[in-house]
Order: sequence, then structure tokens, then C-alpha cells
Amino acid sequence: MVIVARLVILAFFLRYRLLNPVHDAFGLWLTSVICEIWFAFSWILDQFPKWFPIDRETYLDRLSLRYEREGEPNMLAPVDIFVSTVDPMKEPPLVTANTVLSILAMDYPVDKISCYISDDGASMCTFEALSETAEFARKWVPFCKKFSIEPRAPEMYFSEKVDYLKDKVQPTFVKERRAMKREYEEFKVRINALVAKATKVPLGGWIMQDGTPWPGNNTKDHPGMIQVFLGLSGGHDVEGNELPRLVYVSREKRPGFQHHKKAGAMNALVRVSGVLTNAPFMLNLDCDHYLNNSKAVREAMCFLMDPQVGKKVCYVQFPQRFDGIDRHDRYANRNTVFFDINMKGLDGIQGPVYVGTGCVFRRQALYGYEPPKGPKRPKMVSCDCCPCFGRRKKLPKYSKNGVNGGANTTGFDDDKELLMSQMNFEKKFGQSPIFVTSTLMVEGGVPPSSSPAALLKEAIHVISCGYEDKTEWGAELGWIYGSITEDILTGFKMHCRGWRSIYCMPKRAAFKGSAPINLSDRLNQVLRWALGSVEIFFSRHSPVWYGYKEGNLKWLERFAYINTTVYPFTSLPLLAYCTLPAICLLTGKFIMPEISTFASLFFIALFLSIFTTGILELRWSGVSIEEWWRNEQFWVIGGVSAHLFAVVQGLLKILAGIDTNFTVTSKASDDEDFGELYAFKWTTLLIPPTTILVINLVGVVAGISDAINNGYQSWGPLFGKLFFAFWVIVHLYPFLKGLMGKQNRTPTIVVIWSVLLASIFSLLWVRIDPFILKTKGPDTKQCGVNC
Ligand SMILES: O=c1ccn([C@@H]2O[C@H](COP(=O)(O)OP(=O)(O)O[C@H]3O[C@H](CO)[C@@H](O)[C@H](O)[C@H]3O)[C@@H](O)[C@H]2O)c(=O)[nH]1
Ligand SMILES: [Mn+2]
Repeated sequence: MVIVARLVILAFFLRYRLLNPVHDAFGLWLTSVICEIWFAFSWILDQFPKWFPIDRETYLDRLSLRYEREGEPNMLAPVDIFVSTVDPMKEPPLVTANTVLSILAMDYPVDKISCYISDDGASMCTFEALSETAEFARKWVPFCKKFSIEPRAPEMYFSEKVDYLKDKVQPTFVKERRAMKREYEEFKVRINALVAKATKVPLGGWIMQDGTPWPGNNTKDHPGMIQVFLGLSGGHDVEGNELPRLVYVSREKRPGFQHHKKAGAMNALVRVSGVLTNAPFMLNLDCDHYLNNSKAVREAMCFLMDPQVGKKVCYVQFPQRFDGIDRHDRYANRNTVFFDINMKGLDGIQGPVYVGTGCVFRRQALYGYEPPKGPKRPKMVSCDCCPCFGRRKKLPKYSKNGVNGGANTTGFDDDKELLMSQMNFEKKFGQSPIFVTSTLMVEGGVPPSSSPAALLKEAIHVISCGYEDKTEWGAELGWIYGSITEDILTGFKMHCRGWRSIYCMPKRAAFKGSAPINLSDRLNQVLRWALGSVEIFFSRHSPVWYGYKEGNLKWLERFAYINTTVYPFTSLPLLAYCTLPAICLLTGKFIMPEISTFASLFFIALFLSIFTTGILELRWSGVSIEEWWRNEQFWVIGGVSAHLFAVVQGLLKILAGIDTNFTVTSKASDDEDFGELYAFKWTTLLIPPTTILVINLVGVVAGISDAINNGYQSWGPLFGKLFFAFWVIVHLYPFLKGLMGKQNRTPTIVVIWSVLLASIFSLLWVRIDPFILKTKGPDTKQCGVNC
């Protein structure tokens, strides 16, 4: 009701604004009204998908009751876990090792999990670190399971400042913990030694321990590499129990081939895992997102293996949570407004968007199939009966491909048809009979006849460069190409096919990652996301025009996707709106005519409705007011810098074909204690916000001194303008802090540029409309009485 009320008030407000132009500042008025209309539009896109938020609850004990009966084989579904890494310098191997250890130690039947690491950097350092990690896991995993510790990433576990003796009854715990801590310190020393060694490449390239040269010495031109650690053949832990499989994969790279960044890496893993283990579900994690809750996968299974609704669920997304963010979360890294408000809202429609990490997929959904069509639910009293909002009758879908989630997996009539469909499959999935067969095995598993050696050979084949040529990979299958935010596109395709996704927020955060905490890195990350969105907006997959034919995408879900692709464009009106107060102060004009008491009611009503929607949202989501305010501030900061650049770069890509690259975010390794927060790196992204800040400050000074000169009665009109300017300044405040750094020193180049730009603008305005003249000019009419 509040949302509807706000919509109505907004309409009245805009009507008033449109009907009351300012005649002596027509340009200012027009600009501001255009901006306000755009803001209203983007508010609708953002607000409406929050109409029906959902909170979910899982019952892990019932999952066990159903699928883990005593005396019977365990029926939980196998899961393949994918971890991506690319640059051992920016993504320290110790961070990746911790993620891997937390995966290997998770609470799930060991024979049902396999962990695949994609190394896009073909780095021997990563490889050797992984080999060390596999060795360390033999001790770490039994320790975790014996004492049920959390989290199971050693670095985080040992640095937790809690009373670890609480609730622990085993007498050996203290002793074993101490011993394990020592083991971990030694492990860390070994990893650090590997990293130190990796900083300078030897002349002839890297040599492996067995004396042969490392195949990945040229990172841009090397064969595919696969190494299986642990698992059935790879030995057991120190207590003789089996360990999950751990597989190192570095896909083939050759010059002249498009590698499609992370999306390409993930697709290579989809195929390798299809050939080697073929679990029906897969969990995808960034190298820095460790398992913070050892039962996370079980949480996901509560939905994916649900006999009633599970079959239509394409993925279960967990919120991203972070470690090591400064207490006030200066640059809104936690993103709680998104993860606790928007995503919960989407869950009430067709499900959350995929955010790139912490997500458990159904393999069949990634293979481009549609969800199985269950028996139609009996119609109840709902929107369905309303003729205007009811869903359109669905068009019959192509079912040539045969496989639709379950029922008819191998129902071919004769050999000819079999051959035909085989050819179709190879056109779709590529020339690997073993992989194609695996896609038909909906319940997972590899053909029993195949030997491990043959499978490994095939695995190398499916990660070769040319494998995806003339197939549907990246267009209809797997992770979708075409944007550096591959995650949004990938989820969007599934929703268009009619799948639904689930948002799962266990009490103990499922995964935790790191976030860039210094200003420049953060802005660059936001730039990449925004650029990815702009790419999608202009692509064939733009939610503005894609996927109407099938009619499977709910329209509020579409609103949300449109919102995630058009938000960077809001930077243009935002930039204008942030410069307006300075211009008003310098020229003495304003964007509104003097308002009557009646008209001011519109403003008060609008303000109140904004306030109420905000408060209600914070109430139901549990987001704190501080987090919300940070988000508002960073929306402006990101808006006038990163989003702006993204729009420009996106247009350049469209018009001039300049490709965009994926700048990987650095992951702080450890114990730096926010040194990073204050680290300052120069980037052009800093220029526009600094300029805005400076001109607004100049405006405030000029406005006040002007009012002082003009005496008492000019303070009234000034008030509105000052308020407006302060609005801009307080939003940019965290940015100002970031600029200052720890030592309160701003790099000279930023100052020079900004002062330059600011003074040019100010001078320009002063020359065009010098406000000083207003007081003394002999030809000014109103001067008579007061002068
Ligand atoms: O060519 C590449 C580039 C990146 N990555 C991996 O992609 C992941 C994400 O990179 P990161 O720099 O950490 O990006 P973030 O901005 O922190 O990540 C968010 O946004 C990305 C989309 O821009 C998603 O891919 C991520 O999953 C999501 O966590 C990392 O594991 C990288 O190793 C690759 O595997 N190959
Ligand atoms: Mn990251």
C-alpha cells in the first residue's frame, strides 16, 4: 500500500514539476525535471520486484531422514564443486588452499563430492600449492570431522577469537588443536615459500619436481592440463578414511582463440566434470569464497532434492558474505541492501539472480533444457483468473531434443533415429561421444564400462581450445558468453526457459569471501560490474527485448533484470543532478519556482512516502539504517564515477569494437589490518566525483558570501540551494575520506585536475552570469528600496 501511495504521490509531484517551469532558468529546470523522471522510472524498476519478499527455512534433519536411512545406502545426490582462480599474485594460493580445504572437509558423504580447480593462469605455483594442500588435507579433514569445528578453512578457524573450549567435551581436543595449529603454520610456511619462489621466473621457464618442464610456461599458449589428487585412487586420510576427489584443471590456451574469461573456464569444468564424475549438481565458488558452514550443500539439497518443487529449481543461490571489511563498511562492500532486500524480493517472484559464486546448480538446467512440465496445479483463487494479468497460454515447446529433465531419457525407436539424434547432440554439445552420453545420464555417474585412463584422455579433449567451435556452448549452454558479468546472463537464460531459482540464507553464513576494501579497487570492481551490465543491455540477450516468445519469464522478474542492466545509465542524470546545486549557488538561480504552501505539500508527501517505504523495507529485511545509508552514499559515488565510465566504455565497445577486459580483484591474503583500506591507487575514476565535490564546496562558499553581502532577506532562497548542495556533499563524504587516505594527504594529481576542472566550470558560470553584479548594477530594476 505504501508503494502504491508513493507511486501516486510521485505522479502528482512530477505533474507539478512539469506544469511549473522556471522562466528565468529554463535550462536548469528542464534538466532537473528530466533527471527526476528518470529517477522515478528507475525507482519503479527497483521497487516493484520487492513486492513479495520471502524468508525460507530448511530442515536438515528431515533431509537426512529421507535420504540417509540407517542400513541403506546413502541417497544424497553427488555434487561437483568448481573453484576458479586465475592469477596467483592477486589471488594468493593460500586463499585458494583455504577454500579447497573447507570444501574437502565439508559435511557430506565423501564419495559424493569432487572438487575441481580451474587455473586460468596455468601457474605452476598454483599447481604445487594444490599438491601441498592435498597432502595437508589428509590431516585437516579428519580433525575437522572429529571435533565438528566451524569454519573448516584453517586460516579463519585459527584466527577466530572465541573460546574454543566451550561445548567441546573430548579431552584430547586441546592437545590435538595445538598440534594441528602447528601443522598449519608449517603448511603456511611451505605455501609462502612456493609463492616467494614464483616471483622470479627462471630463465628456461619452470621445471617440475620430476625434472620435466612445466607445460604452462607460456600462459597464453599451452596445452590443457589435468591432475587428479586424492579420491579413490589417490589414497586416504591419516585415519584411513576416503577423501573427496580433488582435480586440477588448466584448460588449453592458444593465441587466436577467444577464451571467454571466467565463463569459458567454468564451461571447461562443466565438461571435465561431466566426463570424470558427472554429478547431477554443481557448486560454483570463487577462489576466495570458502565454506563457512560445513552443511551448506545439505541446505541446498533441501530444495534441489525436494520431491515436489525440486525438479523445477535450476539453482540455489546463497548470499555473498564477507570477512575483513572495516567496521563501518565505508564503501558498502557488504551490499546488504542487495543481498537482504532485493534478492529476498526476487525469491518471491521467480527466484534470485545468480551472482557468480556460492550457487548450487542443477546440471540439466545448465545444459539448456527446460524444466519438466509437471501436472498442472488446480487453479485456485489467484491472479491466474484475472483476464488481464493471467498468464498467457504457453506455446508448445520444441521437444525434439528428447530429454526434458527426467521421464524420457532414452526412448529412441530405431537406430536411424538414434543416429540422427546423436548428430544433433554433437552439434549442440561438441564432438565428444563420452561427454554427450554423460549429458543423457540425468541421475549422474559415468558409464560403468569406461576405464579411468580413457576418461582422462577424453577430459583433456573436452578442454581443448577448438572444442566449443560450432557448438552451443556459451550461447545456449553452460555459462553464457558476451558479458564480463557472465553470472547475470547465465541466470537470466534459465529464468527465460521457465526455471525458478531459490534463495537460501542459513543462520550461519554458508560461504564467505573477501572484498576489495580500498577505494580504487572497489571502484574498479563496480566499474566491471556496470560495464558487464551495459554489455548485456546492448546484446541480443538484453532483458528489454529477449525472451518474450516463450513467455516463461515473469514480468516482475523481467523488471528486475532490466534494472540490473540499465542502472549504469542512471549515472548520466545523477551527474547532472549533482552539478545542479553548484550551478544554482553560483548563478543564484534555482531549479524550482518559488513554491506556494499548497505545492509544498507535494514535497512533504513525497518525502514522507520515501521515508515510509525505506523504514518498512528496513524493518522486514533486518538491514540496519547505517548499512542502508552507506548503500545510498555508494550509489552516488559509484554512479558519478564507475557507472559513468562503464556507459562510455560500453558505448565504445558497441561503436568501435574495443574489447573489455576482466580486471581481477586482488584478494588480501592476511593480517594486514586494513592497511588496504587506506592504500591509495591513482585511477581516472576519481576525477568526476572529486570535481563534483570541489564545485559544490565552491558553490557553498560563494553562496554564503553572496548572502552575507546581500543581507538578511537573501538567506531564505539560499536555504534550499544549500540543502541541495549538502545533499551532494554528504553522499560523497566516504569518497572524500578515501581520497584523504590515512595521512590526510591527497595525491597532487587529483587535486590539480579537480581544481582545474572546478575553476574552469566556476569561471565559466561567473562570466556568463556574474552574481556579484546583481547587487550594484545600475540597470537592475529591483534595487531601489533595499540597495
Ligand atoms: O579470466 C578469468 C577471470 C576471472 N576468473 C575468476 O573469476 C572469479 C571472480 O573474479 P573477482 O575478481 O573475484 O571478481 P568479483 O568482482 O569479486 O566477483 C563477482 O563478480 C564476477 C562478475 O564480474 C563474478 O564472476 C564473481 O563470481 C563474483 O563473485 C575469480 O575466482 C577469478 O579467479 C577466471 O577464472 N578467469
Ligand atoms: Mn571476488
